[in-house]
Amino acid sequence: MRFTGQVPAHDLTYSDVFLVPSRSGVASRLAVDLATTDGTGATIPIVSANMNSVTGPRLAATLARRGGLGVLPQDLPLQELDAAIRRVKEQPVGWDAPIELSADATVADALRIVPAIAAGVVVLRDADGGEAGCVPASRLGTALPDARLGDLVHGGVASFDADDLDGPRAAFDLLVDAGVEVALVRHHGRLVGSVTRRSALRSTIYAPAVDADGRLRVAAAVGINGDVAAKARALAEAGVDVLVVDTAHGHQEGMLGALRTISGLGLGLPIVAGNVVTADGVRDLVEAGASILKVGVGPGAMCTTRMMTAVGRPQFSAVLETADAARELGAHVWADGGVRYPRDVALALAAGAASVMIGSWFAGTIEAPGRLEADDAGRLYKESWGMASTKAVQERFGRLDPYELARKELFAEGISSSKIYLDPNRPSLEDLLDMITSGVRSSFTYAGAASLADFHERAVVGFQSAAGYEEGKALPVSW
Ligand SMILES: NC(=O)C1=CN([C@@H]2O[C@H](COP(=O)(O)OP(=O)(O)OC[C@H]3O[C@@H](n4cnc5c(N)ncnc54)[C@H](OP(=O)(O)O)[C@@H]3O)[C@@H](O)[C@H]2O)C=CC1
Ligand SMILES: Nc1nc2c(ncn2[C@@H]2O[C@H](COP(=O)(O)O)[C@@H](O)[C@H]2O)c(=O)[nH]1
Ligand SMILES: [K+]
Repeated sequence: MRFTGQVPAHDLTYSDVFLVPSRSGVASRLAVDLATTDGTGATIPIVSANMNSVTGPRLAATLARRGGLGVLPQDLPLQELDAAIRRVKEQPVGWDAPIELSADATVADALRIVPAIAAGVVVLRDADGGEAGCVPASRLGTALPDARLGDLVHGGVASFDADDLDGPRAAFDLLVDAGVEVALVRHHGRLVGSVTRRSALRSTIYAPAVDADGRLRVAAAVGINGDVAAKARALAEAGVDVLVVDTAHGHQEGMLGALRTISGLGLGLPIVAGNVVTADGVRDLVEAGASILKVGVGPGAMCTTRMMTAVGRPQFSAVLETADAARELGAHVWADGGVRYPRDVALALAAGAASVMIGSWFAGTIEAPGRLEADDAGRLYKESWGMASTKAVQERFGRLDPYELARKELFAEGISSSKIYLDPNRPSLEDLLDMITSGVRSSFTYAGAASLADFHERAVVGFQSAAGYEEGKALPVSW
């Protein structure tokens, strides 16, 4: 990457900068390879944050199916983490995982999990776990809230045999020939997934992030306190693909000790550590065993650290400096926090990030762990909260005696409750991924880059005023 114009003396964030187009030989945006270079096996440079309101097994599996990596949060009890990792590993790779609910559940129950605007079907189960029919998600929008799902089953949903589907293009064509949007996929009669025209199309563009056994990849986080060796070993045994050692102030002795312990186990997994924002932090954490640094102090949407402590660093400069330092050591950087538009992802990558971590934006999706709520105007949202908020501290340390809990609560540095609205046009994680990756593919071609390594090399970055940033926004109504 190179700057154009006079480099300001102060640090910069994403809104302060823009990408300058340059001569390109990349003929198509679909010719761009978005695979990350960080050794995690992800085929798009997108990671979901280890936040309880963001990454659970459903979101992690959906993200990995499209090539990204979900990081399960360290706050889950070890047993739940183990189950979540195994759950991701069991998910279909080539097909969608349909929502499964009891036939006795009501429409209102279903609408807390899947909105009527979603594509796809809800598969119903009887009391013995047998299939009891299907209900298209769209049907939920026209039924009474207390209607029993089992009473909404009319006719069948199309069903294909996996052996007859010669790849996603063939699945797309079969759906068109059958005149349907969605079908179940069976193998030897057993339900193995579902497919929509949209998901078949996506499968022709994205490549899943899979492990050596062809199962979806997943990462999990550990903190720096407690028996980190036992926890890291347990996660590795459950099949985790990447370990993330995470604490607010990553450049501290406690982190270095935890990293030495974990890297000394020789688990053979990439180790991510953070958060840091300086070259010195990078060097110390790499020396202690990290191969990827998680970068960002204070940019997160749920984060109050900058206002509480004045500590942090504008994120574009933090990524730029740490990525340069990491490159010299053969390490990599994940840009963590503050991403609100596809442009922010492109700029983080231009600054040298190998991947970009997204939290709150993904909390407002169908696949995020929370239940769907509707506000007074009927707009759908999910609740989100910071991992250093009073709410998160109470959940994490609730088992401590009241005195210890009260001591921990003194140091809240996050928002305890916020509403993240679902975008009615992009309610699912995959819709957001389409938006982000299409924006970033286009950024690459404007820079004449066909791969992430090319983009790191070729990106040209300029500086803009607040008026320059404002000019770039679309205008939904006339002025
Ligand atoms: N990226 C960011 O800007 C931030 C992210 N977070 C996220 O919140 C979650 C909770 O992290 P965390 O608060 O570190 O909790 P952890 O449970 O990971 O504990 C952090 C440990 O570090 C000690 N510590 C020393 N100095 C600090 C400091 N300035 N801030 C925090 N801990 C410190 C704490 O001791 P003691 O409690 O006695 O001080 C404690 O032992 C993580 O997921 C983290 O990534 C939190 C804040 C900022
Ligand atoms: N200072 C705090 N930072 C937090 C908290 N919870 C999460 N985070 C950080 O934010 C990113 C995600 O950023 P987003 O803008 O995409 O939401 C996450 O990975 C953490 O590093 C918090 O309570 N306080
Ligand atoms: K913030």
